[in-house]
Amino acid sequence: MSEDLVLEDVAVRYGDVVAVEGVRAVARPGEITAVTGHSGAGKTSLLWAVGGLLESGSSGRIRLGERQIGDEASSRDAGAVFIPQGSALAEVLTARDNIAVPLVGAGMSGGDAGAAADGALASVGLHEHGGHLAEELSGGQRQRVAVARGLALSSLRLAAGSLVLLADEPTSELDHDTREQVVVLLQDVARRGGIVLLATHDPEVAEVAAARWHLDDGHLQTALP
Ligand SMILES: Nc1ncnc2c1ncn2[C@@H]1O[C@H](COP(=O)(O)OP(=O)(O)OP(=O)(O)O)[C@@H](O)[C@H]1O
Repeated sequence: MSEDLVLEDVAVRYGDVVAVEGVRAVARPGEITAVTGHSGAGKTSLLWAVGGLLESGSSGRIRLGERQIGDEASSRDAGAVFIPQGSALAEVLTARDNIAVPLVGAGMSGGDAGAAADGALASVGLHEHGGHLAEELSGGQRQRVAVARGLALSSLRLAAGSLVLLADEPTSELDHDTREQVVVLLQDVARRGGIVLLATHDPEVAEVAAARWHLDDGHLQTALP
């Protein structure tokens, strides 16, 4: 697991709107790369481009080592995992099932998925909330479930040999202590060999990253401290 994620002249357009343009950048396994910039700068669009989830697609080249990625199948096969902005939980499933169901979809047995879901919930301090429906949780608790889901899927992808974790504002609704806890968990994912792209508005969170991609109106500004 030592391949770099390389972006070459990546652009994202929504009709006439140019969200991202001319991005050339490298993210390394073992490191968190913070993706920063003002609201609307293109952070989510860039993460979605790497994950291959844009309906409109992206242009340019995105590769993991020599492997071209950037459409849904190739990015998934390369180990792309999302922690989406806004959590994106299934409201009528329990917290545990919001994690276990995608794990089963990724090939785990039901029993293993349930155990992994419980472990992931415990890691974000929600061990007592596994049986709660998503709709019964607070905003911060929902965000922690989404983080736990991303962490559980990340472990699966790391075991399979390749992970690109795309974490979009995963701490925006958390208090200081919980935010630190989540940052430590993301650092652990990186330490285990994953590539972690972490979009954030929070300077303290960005501070922990080994590298920074700072976007200004869709353009990458380099050489930020
Ligand atoms: N589906 C869409 N259709 C049209 N324009 C879009 C769409 N999604 C995003 N945009 C535009 O693309 C630009 C970049 O948006 P994006 O969500 O990537 O920014 P961001 O940096 O993640 O913002 P935020 O920090 O507010 O989440 C913005 O001008 C936005 O209005």
